[in-house]
Amino acid sequence: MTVQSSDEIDPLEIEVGGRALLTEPLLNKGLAFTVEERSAFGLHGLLPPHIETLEEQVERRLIAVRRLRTNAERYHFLSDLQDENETLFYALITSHLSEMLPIIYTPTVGQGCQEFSDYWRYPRGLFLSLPYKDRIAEILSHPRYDRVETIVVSDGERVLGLGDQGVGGMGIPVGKLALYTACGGLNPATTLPVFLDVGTDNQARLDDPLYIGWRHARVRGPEYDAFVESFVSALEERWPNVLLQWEDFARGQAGTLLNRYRDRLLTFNDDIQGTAAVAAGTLLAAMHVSGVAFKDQRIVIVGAGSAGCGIAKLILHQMVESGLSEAEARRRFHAVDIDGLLVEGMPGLLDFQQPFAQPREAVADWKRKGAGKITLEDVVANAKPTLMIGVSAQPGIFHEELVRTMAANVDRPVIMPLSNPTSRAEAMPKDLVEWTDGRVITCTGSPFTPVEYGGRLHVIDQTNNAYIFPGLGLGVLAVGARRVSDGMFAAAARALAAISPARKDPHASLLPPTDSLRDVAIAIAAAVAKRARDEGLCDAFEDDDLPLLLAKKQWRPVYRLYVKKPGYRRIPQRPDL
Ligand SMILES: O=C([O-])CC(=O)C(=O)O
Ligand SMILES: [Mg+2]
Repeated sequence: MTVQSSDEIDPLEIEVGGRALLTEPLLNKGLAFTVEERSAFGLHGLLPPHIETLEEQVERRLIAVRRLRTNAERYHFLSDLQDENETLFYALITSHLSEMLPIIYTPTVGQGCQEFSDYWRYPRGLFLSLPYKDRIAEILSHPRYDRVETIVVSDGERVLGLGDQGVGGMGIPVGKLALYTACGGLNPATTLPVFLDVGTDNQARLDDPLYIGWRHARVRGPEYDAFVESFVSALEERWPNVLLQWEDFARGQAGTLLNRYRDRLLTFNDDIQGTAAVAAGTLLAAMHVSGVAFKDQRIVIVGAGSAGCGIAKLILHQMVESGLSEAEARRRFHAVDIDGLLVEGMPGLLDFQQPFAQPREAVADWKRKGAGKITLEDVVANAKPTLMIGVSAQPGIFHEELVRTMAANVDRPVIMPLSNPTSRAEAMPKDLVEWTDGRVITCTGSPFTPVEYGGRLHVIDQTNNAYIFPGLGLGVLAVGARRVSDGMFAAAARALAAISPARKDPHASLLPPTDSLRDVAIAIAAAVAKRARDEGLCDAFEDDDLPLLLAKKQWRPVYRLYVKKPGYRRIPQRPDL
C-alpha cells in the first residue's frame, strides 16, 4: 500500500534560502527547484537555468556513478550525494536497490570504514568522544535532532569481519541507517548515526598521521561502562521512545550491553539478534528444499562469538518449538572457535557460549591422538552436520576437504559462509557448488554473482541482516512498541521464510531478491508488530489497520513544494571573513 501522507501533499514551510538551502541535504533539490521556488528563495544565479525532474536527476547520477571504475569510488560518490541531496540519494538507491546496496552497504562499506580518515570530507551523525564525555547531553540537545526516532550506534571495535577500525566504524551506523530509509522507509530526518569514540587498539590507525579519531588506546572496563551509561541516560532523557540499535561491538561487549539495556529501552543488537533471525529464516526456507526437519538437523557453527551464539540460540528456540527437548536440541549444536570445539568445563568459556558446549563424554573419542583440541575437521567428520554456518571472519576455513567430507554424509548440505565483507567469507560459493557436485544449498553474508554448474544457474542468496532490521524498525515504530523481544526476531524469521521463493519452486532462491527489500521490510514489520501486540508490548490494534499504520510510517523520496515560513531569513550569501 502506498499512502500519500499529508507530509507529501502539504507545502513545506522553509526558514532559509540561498546557499543555506542548497547546502542542507534534507531540503536541497538541486536542479529540481522550480522557477517559483528559485524566485522565492533567492536561488536564481546560484543554479544553472536548466530545471530537471527527480527522475531526470536520478538518470544523470546513475550515468555518473556507473562511469566510475571501482565500487570504492562509487561509495564516495554516493556519500557525497547523500550529503548534498538526500531525496535524490534515496530516489536513486530505492529505484536501483540491488545495484546500489553492495556499494553503500556490505561489502564496500567495509573499505569505506578502513579508509574513513583518508577520505574524510563532511560530517554525518554524531561523534561522541570520551574526552568530551561531559558534553553528551549538550550535543544531543541541538534542535536539529528533535525528530530523532532511530539511532544506530557503534564503537567500531568489530567492524564486519575487519576488527577494530576506531572512528572509521562510523561508516557502519551511516550505512545501516541508509538501509533503514531505503528499505524500511523511515524518514531520514528521524534517523541519527552515533559513534562512541573510546580510542582504538588498531596500531596502524594510531600510527597513521591522517587518523581523525581520538588517538588513544581503547578505553575498557568501568570507564567504558560509565561512558556508555552517560550516553544511554542522555538519550533516554532526550528521546524516551527512541529505537536504539547496537552495531559492530566486540563479542564480549555486544552481549553485555544488550543484556544491560534490553529491559530498559527499545533496543536490540543487530549482530546478535538480526543475524540470528536472517540465518534462522534462511534455514527454515532451506528446510523446505532439503526436506530435513528441525528435529533431524545437526549443526556446526564456526565462530562462537556473539553472532554465532545468537544464531544458535534462535535456532535452538525453533527446535524446541518443533518438539525436541531443550537438552536434546542443545546436543545438536557444535560450536567451534579458536580453541576448537566448545566442550563443557573448557577454561575461558563465556556465559553465552555455555549452552552450546558439548558434554565431554559425548565427544570423548573425537580428538585425534596427540592433538590439543577437537578441530573443525574432527567435528565435521564425527558430527556429520546437515548445516554449517560460518561467522568466523576466517577466509577459506571451509576448505575443499572439509566440504567434501560434509557432503559425503548428507544429500543436500546447507552451508552458510556469513562473514563479511567478501574478503572474510569462509568459502567462495562457486567452490562450494563444485565441491558438492551442485548439491549444496548455500547463502552468504556478502553479495555474490550466481554460479553456473551442470547447466543450471545457482542464485547465491545474501543471508544478511538487511532482510530483518529495516522491517523490524518499521514495525516497532509504527505501533509504538516499548521493547524489542526475542519473540519478535523469531516472528521475523518465520515471516522471512514464508515469503521464500523456494516454497513454490525448489530451484528458486531461498530469499526474495534484494531488489524487493522494501516489500520484505513490510512483511517483517507486520510480523513484528503483531508479535509486539501479542506480547503486550504495544497498544492493541486490529490486523486490518496494520497496513495503514505501516504505510503511514513510510517516507518516500519525492520532492515537496516549498513556501516561505513566517520569519524567513535570507542568510548572507558570503559571510565576511
Ligand atoms: O553489515 C553487514 O553486512 C552484516 C553485519 O551486521 C555484520 O557483518 O556485522
Ligand atoms: Mg554488524
